[in-house]
Amino acid sequence: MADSAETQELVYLVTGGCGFLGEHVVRMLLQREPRLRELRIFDLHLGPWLEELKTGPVQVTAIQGDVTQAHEVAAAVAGAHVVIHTAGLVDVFGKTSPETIHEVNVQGTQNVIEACVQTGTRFLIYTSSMEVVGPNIKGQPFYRGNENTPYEAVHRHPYPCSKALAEQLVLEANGREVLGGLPLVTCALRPTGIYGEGHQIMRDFYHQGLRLGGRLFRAIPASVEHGRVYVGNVAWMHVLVARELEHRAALMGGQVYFCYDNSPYKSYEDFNMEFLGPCGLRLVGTRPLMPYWLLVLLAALNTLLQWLLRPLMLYAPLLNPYTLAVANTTFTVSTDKARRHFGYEPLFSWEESRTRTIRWVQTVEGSA
Ligand SMILES: NC(=O)C1=CN([C@@H]2O[C@H](COP(=O)(O)OP(=O)(O)OC[C@H]3O[C@@H](n4cnc5c(N)ncnc54)[C@H](O)[C@@H]3O)[C@@H](O)[C@H]2O)C=CC1
Ligand SMILES: CC(C)[C@@H](O)CC[C@@H](C)[C@H]1CC[C@H]2[C@@H]3[C@H](O)CC4=CC(=O)CC[C@]4(C)[C@H]3CC[C@]12C
Repeated sequence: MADSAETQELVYLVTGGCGFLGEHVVRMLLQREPRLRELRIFDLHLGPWLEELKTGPVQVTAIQGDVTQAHEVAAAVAGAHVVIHTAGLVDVFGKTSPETIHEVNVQGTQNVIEACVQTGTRFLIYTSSMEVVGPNIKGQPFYRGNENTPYEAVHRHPYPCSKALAEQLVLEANGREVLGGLPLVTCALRPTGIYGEGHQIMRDFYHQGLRLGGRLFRAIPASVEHGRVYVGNVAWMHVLVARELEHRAALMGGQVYFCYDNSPYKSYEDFNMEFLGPCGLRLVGTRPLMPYWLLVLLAALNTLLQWLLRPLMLYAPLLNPYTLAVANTTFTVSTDKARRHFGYEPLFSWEESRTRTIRWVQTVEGSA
């Protein structure tokens, strides 16, 4: 919990505070933001774990709400000094409609911006995504690029389109006058593939491996690099930006920052095996066991099955045309913009990040 030595005067709001990243942001704020007086957690689905947070010196206010409802957002934002907006539909598996993804990720973000303007909140940090940049629809690699690397960020899938639109809204809102006459200061953080305690997709891979007798079968060449970043370091970057945004508004306002740490550059599957291997799984094959055209066919078949089964059930496997394309396209970042602009250094080393994630996988139901 925060050290009470400093004046506890600030009110923070975290939207999506019960999600995978959001929970880590909430816990990081309570541990490392000594100026917190109140921490508001706004989410469609509140977690039971919130109760344990209400025993500390910081007032923790759980707010069940929907970012698509402007009045609910405005009520939650009113009086907050800082808003960290992580809420969103992270759906690349066809679980929800494109319209719903847009409504939550774009309109929801617009509602957060307008709430800041109308109620006088001056600092807004938006959790964007690497997907705002790529991989693009042409499957062009982005090899250890940075925030200034030229790249044709063209998308067709609803999720990256929604993240790109929302990020643009946030950056364009920088400098708008809020209630009280002062300017709104915004910035956007772009995590690459986040991993760590609570990562649902890692859990899905683990269960898939258990169902296949402790084996996973390589589908992606080991040479395809996919950027990954530990959730604790992403949370730390959010806390640091929220702390520095006021004093460095001229430098940081309207800026985007990739979230990065010292996690190694590997393929998505090989990276996952850093955690699943020590938990008893084995990745079969030094090369993809199927030709790419067969994977494309199977991914298309999954899309057809999803459509046929929709009246009966939700069929949303990991393999679909979009996930295959993303996994099969190199996208890694190499940047120090966050360090240069607000002194970011990863809080957790690769070794610590790996150990924490392995320990978490070992607690996942069904683990040996
Ligand atoms: N997981 C990843 O690898 C990456 C995630 N991101 C971004 O990070 C943010 C958080 O992602 P995750 O924690 O992975 O997802 P998550 O699905 O675990 O968390 C999202 C949270 O938002 C809440 N939410 C969804 N719709 C809502 C609504 N209408 N109103 C209020 N709350 C709502 C959900 O209940 C959930 O608690 C998202 O904006 C996502 O785009 C960015 C890059 C990578
Ligand atoms: C079935 C195999 C082809 C398997 O390798 C598929 C893996 C696939 C589920 C993941 C590969 C890349 C992931 C995405 C990437 O890390 C970027 C993301 C950023 C976000 O903002 C949200 C999550 C995601 C889209 C992430 C989702 C899972 C993958 C597609």
